[in-house]
Amino acid sequence: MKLHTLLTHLPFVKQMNGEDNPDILAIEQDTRKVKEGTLFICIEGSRFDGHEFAHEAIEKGAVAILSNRKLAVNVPNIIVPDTNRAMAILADAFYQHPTHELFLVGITGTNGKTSVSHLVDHIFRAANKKTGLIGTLYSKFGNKTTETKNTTPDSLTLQKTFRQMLNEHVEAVSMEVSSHALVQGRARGCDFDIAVFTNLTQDHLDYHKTMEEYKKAKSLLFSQLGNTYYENRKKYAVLNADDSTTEEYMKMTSAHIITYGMKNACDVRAENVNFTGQGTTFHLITPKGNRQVTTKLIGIFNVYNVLAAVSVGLAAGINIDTMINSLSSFAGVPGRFELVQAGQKFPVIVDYAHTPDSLENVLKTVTSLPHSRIFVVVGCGGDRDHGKRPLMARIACTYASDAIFTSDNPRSEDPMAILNDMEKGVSGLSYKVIPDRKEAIHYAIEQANDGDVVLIAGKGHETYQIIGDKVIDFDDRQIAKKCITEKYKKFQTTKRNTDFDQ
Ligand SMILES: CC(=O)N[C@H]1[C@@H](OP(=O)(O)OP(=O)(O)OC[C@H]2O[C@@H](n3ccc(=O)[nH]c3=O)[C@H](O)[C@@H]2O)O[C@H](CO)[C@@H](O)[C@@H]1O[C@H](C)C(=O)N[C@@H](C)C(=O)N[C@H](CCC(=O)O)C(=O)O
Ligand SMILES: Nc1ncnc2c1ncn2[C@@H]1O[C@H](COP(=O)(O)OP(=O)(O)OP(=O)(O)O)[C@@H](O)[C@H]1O
Ligand SMILES: N[C@H](CCC[C@H](N)C(=O)O)C(=O)O
Ligand SMILES: [Mg+2]
Repeated sequence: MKLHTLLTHLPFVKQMNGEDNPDILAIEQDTRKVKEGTLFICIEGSRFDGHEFAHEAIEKGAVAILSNRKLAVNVPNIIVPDTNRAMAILADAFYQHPTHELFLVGITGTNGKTSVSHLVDHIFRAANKKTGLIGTLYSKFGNKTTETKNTTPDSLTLQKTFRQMLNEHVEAVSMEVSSHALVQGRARGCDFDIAVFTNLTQDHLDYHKTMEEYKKAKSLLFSQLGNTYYENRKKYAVLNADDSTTEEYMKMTSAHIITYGMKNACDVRAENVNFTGQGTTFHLITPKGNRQVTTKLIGIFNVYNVLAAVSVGLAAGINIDTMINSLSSFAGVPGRFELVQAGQKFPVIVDYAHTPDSLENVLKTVTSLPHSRIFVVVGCGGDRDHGKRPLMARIACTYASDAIFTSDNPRSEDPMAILNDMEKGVSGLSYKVIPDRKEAIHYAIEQANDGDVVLIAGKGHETYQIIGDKVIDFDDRQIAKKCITEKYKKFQTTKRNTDFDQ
């Protein structure tokens, strides 16, 4: 595409220096990806200012530079007030507006985005749709799974992925939209059909500073819904009626609203929730009729996730029986209440709870299982919201008989400083500090007896531990398996020795 043609999509070019009209073969914001024929976009980031990379980009083959100020360069220099915003618009145009052709569901909220996106995907597939998923775990379509660096990729990666999905005949995409992404405009240019809100509780205050700002960030998904320049499709906002933030988001959107919940008045609701040994059953009330739902998922929070997904299905016009039948075969999401089985007689659960609310929810669910002692191994991420540390520690001590505080991706921070922050929330309560996560898991599994429950929280599906700038292989599920196997081997050996003594 010619540069000048591409630029017609930008409503706000401040200045254009240079007459050339080169062919644009690629758009990049990262010099490490630049090749011949690239339009390079300068982004002011949290660590670097992309404007300082403009010359390096030209050396690597960039034929035009888009920036927020005039740069001394020998290729066309397009100046716009906000390069992030321009990048989203150009990405959408360069990849030929892929979301105009896709049915796109965006999911935001503090907890439950990955879970709901997978449930929506499952429901869409049950309705014979070709689907795509974008989120914390991966971007996935057809038989292609790509690891994602961010829950919501940058706008260039995002639009490119949508185009690749269309090339593989994908029809419907469910995607997580993080608050960081909304602030940074990564999802601008996405023509969402349905926007979903799960809940809002404390997280990411390192980035957003206040809950008010965090709430505002998430609200953008709803205020921008239906605001794209391609508007002949009916838009829906699917909102959690039991979260007080919903009232505010309702007022911000011009889309049709579907509410779901269990307590307040709403369109899609669950009644008579019943936890069985195998999962959960509940009675579903919807404007399209009422049904009995059976799912393998457990926990009240998962009933909310199912309600959100069913509401999406209803908005998308999917047959209610197709949805309900499919729910019973949904196997769950990796690292979310995932049971580790290595022949032991007590449940060992790995879960991605890394916020106060998710930890409380998951621990409440654990307390509803048959149990004697409850062991929880938990840490808090480095370079992330400090405020959640004492809260998570307190929740761990409140619900578990044995709380073990350990490390969870300390990143650039001193692991002991993070643990100190956690300890500020638990004075007078009993807990144990084992900074090495492997040792902490080993301790919990060694101590647990038949009838106890072990919850390993915070890292879920993650297969690494970030210490300083090193990324070390680390998988809670594998470590737990190894510890269980060792425990029983030791037990067998001790037993054999005792038999011999007699
Ligand atoms: C704080 C934050 O959100 N940072 C995101 C941001 O990076 P940044 O601001 O640090 O960028 P930077 O490294 O300073 O670089 C600035 C510019 O210079 C460019 N550059 C840089 C170096 C170089 O050699 N050449 C070059 O061109 C970069 O490509 C960039 O355009 O833009 C990057 C590209 O979009 C993101 O990958 C990065 O996410 C980092 C990895 C991150 O950890 N983000 C977290 C906090 C985050 O976004 N989390 C949410 C999920 C939260 C949740 O769901 O719980 C997410 O969506 O992942
Ligand atoms: N609806 C919910 N409400 C509260 N907690 C939840 C809910 N759904 C899941 N959880 C808890 O939160 C954890 C993370 O769930 P999930 O991965 O679905 O959320 P997420 O919003 O995608 O998180 P992230 O922002 O880190 O990607 C789960 O392991 C579970 O403990
Ligand atoms: N999306 C979240 C994931 C946190 C996972 C937890 N294991 C941690 O590292 O804090 C974040 O980047 O804040
Ligand atoms: Mg997620």
